[in-house]
Amino acid sequence: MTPEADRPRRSALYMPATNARAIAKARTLACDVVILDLEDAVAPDMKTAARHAAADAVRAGGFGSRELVVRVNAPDTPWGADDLAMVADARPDAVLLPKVRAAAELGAVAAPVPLWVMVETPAAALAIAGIAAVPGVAALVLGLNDLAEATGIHPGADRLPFQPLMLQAVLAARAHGVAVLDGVTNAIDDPALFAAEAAQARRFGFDGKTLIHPSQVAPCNAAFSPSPEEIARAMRIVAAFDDPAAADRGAIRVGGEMVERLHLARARRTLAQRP
Ligand SMILES: CC(C)(COP(=O)(O)OP(=O)(O)OC[C@H]1O[C@@H](n2cnc3c(N)ncnc32)[C@H](O)[C@@H]1OP(=O)(O)O)[C@@H](O)C(=O)NCCC(=O)NCCSC(=O)C[C@H](O)C(=O)O
Ligand SMILES: [Mg+2]
Repeated sequence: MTPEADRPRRSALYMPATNARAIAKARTLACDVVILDLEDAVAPDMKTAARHAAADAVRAGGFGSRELVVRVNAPDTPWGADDLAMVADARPDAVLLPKVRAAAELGAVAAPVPLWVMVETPAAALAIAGIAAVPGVAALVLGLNDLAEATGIHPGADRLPFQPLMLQAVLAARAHGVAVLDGVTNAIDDPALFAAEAAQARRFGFDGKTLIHPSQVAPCNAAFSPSPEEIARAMRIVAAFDDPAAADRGAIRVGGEMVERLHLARARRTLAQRP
């Protein structure tokens, strides 16, 4: 069985828990993670219905190997406590907490499932390493819509103003052994922008990206899977170190580049991630 930390999390698709058709469709989509949203995708009048629908969906199952996550409302909202009680009862694979501001808030969240944390407030962005270090935290998820709103940032196509945070998020996640997912691309009908953002996130080292529409799943999985060239290079590295002549060598030449045993470990991971 794949260890928890090594689960593929290339594509994490949000949907409002009130949208039964979307939940039914999610059971057939190739996304690695399904996120049932009780928070910003659900209108205040629908919060209770959404909570019941999410509980029913978790209990009904049928999501196969997809990881099932519920995004609750923040604990300081009128719905947060009931949402967390539902999670404690229904037991999705993880709970995603929005609007977190500090690591200290997480200690008060008594969730019997792994905690995923939205990084979407300026305070959380500044406290990201401490948040990643909290026991029970299993993933960081960027919420760049909220962060843009809270800061006045205009991200632009290259997301330049967010790039320092993207790096900090990956460093914090790697330092503490948690997963890290990029934010969403709102422009559903702009596949070129989506591809550019997904490629950028992979280049920064993210495990995957959060999504809002089924049309984003396939390009996202492709962006976060090793390319044919990466697979071919990884095979060359593994073959070179398998050669008995390399048995007592730490560094060798492969295809015109210096390769060390640390590259061998990465090559093996690349081959393990082959689609
Ligand atoms: C964005 C949408 C409102 C667009 O809806 P619509 O135009 O109705 O979609 P389509 O007609 O293209 O849908 C075609 C079929 O696909 C299904 N569908 C649509 N979206 C999803 C989905 N997210 N998951 C699963 N299935 C989906 C439709 O049901 C149609 O199916 P069928 O009828 O059987 O053919 C809509 O896509 C949507 O609601 N998206 C998710 C919105 C959401 O969850 N937002 C919250 C998370 S984003 C966020 O908050 C980020 C963060 O916090 C931050 O701060 O940045
Ligand atoms: Mg948000």
